[in-house]
Amino acid sequence: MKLVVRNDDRAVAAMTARLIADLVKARPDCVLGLATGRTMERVYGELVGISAAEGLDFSRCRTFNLDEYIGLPPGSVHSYRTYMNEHLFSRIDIPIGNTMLPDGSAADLVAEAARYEDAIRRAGGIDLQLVGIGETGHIGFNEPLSPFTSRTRDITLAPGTRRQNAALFDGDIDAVPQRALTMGVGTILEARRIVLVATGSAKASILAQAVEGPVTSMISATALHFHQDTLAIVDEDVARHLGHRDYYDSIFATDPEFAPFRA
Ligand SMILES: N[C@@H]1[C@@H](O)[C@H](O)[C@@H](COP(=O)(O)O)O[C@@H]1O
Repeated sequence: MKLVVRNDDRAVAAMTARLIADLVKARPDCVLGLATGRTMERVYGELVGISAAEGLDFSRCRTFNLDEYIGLPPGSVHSYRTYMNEHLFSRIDIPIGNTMLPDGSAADLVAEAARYEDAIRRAGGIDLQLVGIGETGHIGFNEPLSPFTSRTRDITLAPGTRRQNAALFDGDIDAVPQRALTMGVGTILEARRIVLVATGSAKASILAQAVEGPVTSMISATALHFHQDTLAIVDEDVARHLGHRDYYDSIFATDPEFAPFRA
């Protein structure tokens, strides 16, 4: 893992969006793994801005989202499909048929999970997977106890996750579904590159455990230590409990990959 600390959530979003934009320019047929949540809203806002300013061509790009709630009515404003359409897909020139999310309304969730895994495989795998981190340490919706070898499957959400995500359901925790379909930890680890984005003081403790604590399936994000190419981009607020800050600053100051961001 590499970790860089930027000043604030805006700088984190700008750097993340720039990495995605550069990938799309270099490989217009790339496969992107996408995530949802408030952190990603800023990332997609920046990406939409770059796309408009630089004329990014997403027409051959394909995307796979990490997860989707189970049991929401089709077209629900709370679904991750609606979130993605609103924040990104309707604002760039990607054909909607190239954008994939697991179908949380499928009658047969086991078959749907297998179909999703197969679609990722047939696309040639994911080039860059964005992940956020939940307050339970989840990536995707891989709650504590998720095996590191897990694949796309249905899962029960932790009460803390439902509380955290209630803000997106007008504050009504009872409206947050109990279950979701999510890529597994093992699915995520097969992406060629993973970019973890975390901001805000509320996640400072879980980020420190995820990055510097022992590897454990009680905190799914610690599985990222088994991946060859994970970059964590975080802001000052979320970085406050990290113990090796001077080293992370050295990474940013010296790694050639970050030269364009040092100017
Ligand atoms: N399933 C998503 C996660 O993939 C995301 O990382 C998390 C963080 O959300 P936020 O950015 O709103 O803190 O939200 C949801 O739980």
